[in-house]
Amino acid sequence: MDIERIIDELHLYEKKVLKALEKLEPPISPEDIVKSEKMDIKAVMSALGSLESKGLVSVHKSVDKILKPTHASKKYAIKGLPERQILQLLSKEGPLEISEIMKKSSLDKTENKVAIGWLMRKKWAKIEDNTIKITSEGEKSLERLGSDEILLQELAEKGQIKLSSLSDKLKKAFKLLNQRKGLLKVKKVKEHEIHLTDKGKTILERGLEIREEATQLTHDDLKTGRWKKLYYRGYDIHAEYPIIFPGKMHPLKRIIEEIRDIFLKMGFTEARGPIIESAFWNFDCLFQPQDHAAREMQDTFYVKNPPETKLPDKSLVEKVRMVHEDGGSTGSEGWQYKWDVEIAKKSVLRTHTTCVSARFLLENKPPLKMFSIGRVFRRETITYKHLPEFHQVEGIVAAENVTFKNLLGILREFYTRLGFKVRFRPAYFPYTYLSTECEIYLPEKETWIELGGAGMFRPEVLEPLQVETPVAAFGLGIERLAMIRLGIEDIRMLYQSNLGWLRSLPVCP
Ligand SMILES: N[C@@H](Cc1ccccc1)C(=O)O
Repeated sequence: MDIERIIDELHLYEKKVLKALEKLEPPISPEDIVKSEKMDIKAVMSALGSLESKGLVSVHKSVDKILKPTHASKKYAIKGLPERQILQLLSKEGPLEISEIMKKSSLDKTENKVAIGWLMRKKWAKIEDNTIKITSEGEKSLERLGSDEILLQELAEKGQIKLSSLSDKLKKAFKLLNQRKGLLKVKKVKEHEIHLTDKGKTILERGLEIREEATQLTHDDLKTGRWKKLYYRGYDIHAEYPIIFPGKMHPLKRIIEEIRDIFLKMGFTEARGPIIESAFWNFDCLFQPQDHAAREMQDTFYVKNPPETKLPDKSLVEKVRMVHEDGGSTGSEGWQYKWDVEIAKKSVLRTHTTCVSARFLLENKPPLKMFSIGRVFRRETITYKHLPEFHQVEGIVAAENVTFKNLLGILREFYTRLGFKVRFRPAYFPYTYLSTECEIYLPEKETWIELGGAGMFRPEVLEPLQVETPVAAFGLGIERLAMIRLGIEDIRMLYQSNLGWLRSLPVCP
C-alpha cells in the first residue's frame, strides 16, 4: 500500500498514538501513551494493533518481574541481614561458640541458624575448634554492603522494582535473595514495548494532521454551513455489525414455488384436490384392485371422521366396478373379483396426488396440460429418509398424439430446468402402461436416486372417465429434491424449526 493511502486511512486514535510515539522517550509502553494522550487503554491497544498490522509500529512483548519487599526484608533493610548482624556481633565480641552466639544475638533460633549458614556461604566466617571466627573477607565486608543488601535497601526505599531495570550485578543479587525464604514478593508481568518502524517514521516525517472528527451532523451545522468545515470519519466497512435475520421463505416452500413456476412456464394449468379423499379416487378409479397391498391399513391412513366420503356419479362408479371385475368394454379381463362399493367409499388421507389427475380428467376435456402440488400421506415410520407426510408434484398431458416419448421429454425438461440430470427405468403401476421411474443423478455421491413414477394411463383408467385421447401422467416426490438442493441427509430437517440452520441458509440460493 502506498504511504499516502495509509495516511488517508489512519484513524484519529492511530494518529494520536503515532504522535505520542514520536514525542515520548523510549522504552515506550502502552501505559505511557495512556498517560500522555489521556486515552483509554483499550483504545490504545486497539490502535496499536491496527498500526502494527499496517507495519507502522512493532510491539515487543516480554515478560518482566516486579519485585516487592516483604515485612521481613523491610526489617532487615534497617537492621541488616541475619548474617550481618552476627558478623557485627563477632567483630565486637571476638570468636564465639555457636551456643554463645545463640545466647548473645538478638535473633531467634532459626534466624541464627540461617545467619551462620550464610556466614559460611559468603565466607565471612569460618569454624575453627568449635568456635566461629571472622575471615579476612568478613573483615572487608564490615566496611561495605553486599549487592544483595543494596538491593534490599533499594526495595525498602522504592517499594517496588522491575527486574529488567536492575544492573547485572543486582540481577545476580536478586537470584541470591530469591533463594531465601520470605524476603521477596515476585510478580510476573507482561510488558509491551513499542517501537516505530521505518515506515512509521516516514509517515510521521510527512506530518500528520490530527483533526477532531465530527460524530454527529446537527441541524445547526447544516444551517450555518459549518458542515463544510467539519471533518468526518470515513466509513469503516470492516466494523462489526449486528447480524440480522430477515424473514424469508422456508426452503421447502421455496422449491415448491420453483417447481410451480417451471410447470406454469411450460404451459401447464394448476389444479388442486382434497387431502381427505375417498378410496374410490385414490385407488379404485386408478384400477388399483381392492386387495392391493398399498390399500392395507399399515400403508394407508384411513380416516375415522368422516368415515365415508361421497362417491361421484353412479354411472362412473358402475363403470369402475365393471373395469375391476371383468374389464368392462376395455378389452381387458379386469382383476376378476367382486368389487365392493363400501370399500371404495372409505375416507383416506390421499397417498398420492394422482387422484387429483383422475378428478381433473372427469371435469376437463383434452387437449390439456395440468399439474398439481400437494401433500400426501403414507404410514411410514419416521426416519432420516422417510416421513408419513410429504409433497408430490403430479401432472398429466392429454391430447390426440401424446406418446410415452413425449412424457419422457416433459420430465427431462422439468428436471433439466431444476438443474438435475435424469434417467428412466422401467417400472410398474396398476394404472399406467408403459410405466417408468425417474432417477436423478447425484454428482457428489456418483449415484442415481429414484424420485417418482410416470406412465401412460391405461384404458381401464381412461374409459370410465370417458377420456378418448392418450394421457401421459407423472407423480414426483419433492422433499428429496429439496434435500439434494440443500445438501442435507436427514429429511426431518425440513420439518423442524431448526432456526440456526434456517437462518444460515441464504435468502437467494
Ligand atoms: N402415484 C405414483 C406416481 C405415478 C403418478 C402417475 C403415473 C405413474 C406413477 C406414486 O405415488 O409413486
